[in-house]
Amino acid sequence: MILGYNTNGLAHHDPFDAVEILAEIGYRAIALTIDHLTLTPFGNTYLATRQVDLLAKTLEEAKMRSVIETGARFLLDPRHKHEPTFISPEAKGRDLRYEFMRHCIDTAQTLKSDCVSVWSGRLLDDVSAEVAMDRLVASLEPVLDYAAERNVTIGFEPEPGMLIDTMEKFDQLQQRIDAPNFQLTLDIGHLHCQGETPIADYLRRYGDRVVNIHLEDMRAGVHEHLPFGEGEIDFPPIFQALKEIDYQGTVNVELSRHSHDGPNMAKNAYDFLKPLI
Ligand SMILES: O=C1C[C@@H](O)[C@H](O)[C@@H](O)C1=O
Repeated sequence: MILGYNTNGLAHHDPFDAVEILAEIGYRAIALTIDHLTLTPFGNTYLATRQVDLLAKTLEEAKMRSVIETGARFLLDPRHKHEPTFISPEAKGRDLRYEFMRHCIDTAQTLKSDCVSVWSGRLLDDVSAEVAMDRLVASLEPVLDYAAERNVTIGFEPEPGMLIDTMEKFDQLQQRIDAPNFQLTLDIGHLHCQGETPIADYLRRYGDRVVNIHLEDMRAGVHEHLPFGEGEIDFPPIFQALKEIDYQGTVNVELSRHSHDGPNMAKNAYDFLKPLI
């Protein structure tokens, strides 16, 4: 198991500085949240391509693994957090998410990332759960095809407040999707938030589908990513389960509300987790 850190907790840092800081601390992976500063899909194509190529080289030299994260808050719509999504009411919005996904998948291919992590999005219009699910499946299918052609795995993350918020809903979605590159991003805090406990049991049950883990502390019923020790999660049994299932992927700390103190937060998290791995 390899410890990493999500750049959404280093949102004011250049990605190359983030790699250097995380490597200095001891992290061996980075979860790259594609955003305005980091691997942007916008602007000068030559510079953007150059950034991806240089980052591939930098990661290789630093022997750091990576995953691509697609949950930037205001990248595609400056006024509405996380929009548009796979289940946006307007086809135009869903198409924009698809264009963005192609950029993320191309980036993951160049960086040889473990996966591209995605979520469903929030349902904004008054359609039935069935129609919403149809919309999600129809949006995911071309993404999975595009990724499969490039040997890229998609890690789907259930997230509180979104259409797919629990493992039960993930199971329903999974039944509708027939693609070997459709796998799972498990966020430990989200499980605790949703009352899906003991978390270790979920890890044992879904272990063979997990390609990416997000980690932070959290309180039941409150979707707020907290530094370790500020929430309610008991971490030793979780690491015990990860060892039991012989999890070989990355475990990426996600403190997206703590960029103002990013380097210290990353160091404190590492010091907390290192004895557990
Ligand atoms: O709480 C979260 C915010 C999202 O933007 C992010 O993509 C996701 O990983 C998460 O857990």
